[in-house]
Amino acid sequence: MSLLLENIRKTYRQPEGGRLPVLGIEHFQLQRGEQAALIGSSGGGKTTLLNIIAGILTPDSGQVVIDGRDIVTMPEVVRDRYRASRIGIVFQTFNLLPAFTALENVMLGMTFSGRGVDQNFARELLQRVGLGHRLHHSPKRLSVGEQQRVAVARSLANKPVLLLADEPTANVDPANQQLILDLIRDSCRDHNVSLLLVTHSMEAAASFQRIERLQDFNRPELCAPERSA
Ligand SMILES: Nc1ncnc2c1ncn2[C@@H]1O[C@H](COP(=O)(O)OP(=O)(O)OP(=O)(O)O)[C@@H](O)[C@H]1O
Repeated sequence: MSLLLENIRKTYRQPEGGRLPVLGIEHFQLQRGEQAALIGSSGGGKTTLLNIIAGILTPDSGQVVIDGRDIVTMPEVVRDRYRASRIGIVFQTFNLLPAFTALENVMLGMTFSGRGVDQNFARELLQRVGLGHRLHHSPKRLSVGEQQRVAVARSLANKPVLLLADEPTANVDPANQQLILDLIRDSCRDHNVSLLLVTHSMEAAASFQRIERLQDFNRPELCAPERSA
């Protein structure tokens, strides 16, 4: 199994004091190679959930088991290293480093994985997303759709077991949206990577066999105040 969530609770501190309950998830799992679209109302906690799975945020309580290990109990430095070796992330805003070429951006995705930098694999990934002829272009010399394709290639550079995608097509023109989505899904399938993809687009979600509505399994009211950190 790539991902297992058990009894996740998350609240945020509010400016006027008190806590805002956002997540109360008893159980959620994703098998190796499985693909799921995550949809839900705005402000419902989707990004918070992805950040908790990525180990960028810690829950108030609960377990986040990635590839057999609970990341919540890991010291931060261990969690960062574990994330770098197990999880790929595609952001809505691409997050490419402007001073580096497409190839360098993908190779940077390998730097912290602990597996070393493999330039041939970086080239292969860029070829896979149709950018074999743009290896040495910096992000500003790439179209928006091309930039997101580089980001997709980079997200797979560390050979993750789990790919998290937060609205990956939100800033891409309609003509490129399906292309990006297909690239993400096909690449995950080819590399047996599990995929959890957040989207507002019902059209994008409709192509997934598994569609999860956050409100169906999230019960923030389970966040009793005494359980919150
Ligand atoms: N750092 C924070 N501090 C306090 N409240 C926060 C913080 N981050 C998010 N929230 C609140 O938590 C709730 C969930 O936010 P989150 O961004 O996870 O929702 P979302 O489902 O991703 O929303 P959207 O679909 O609009 O991007 C929102 O009500 C938001 O206002």
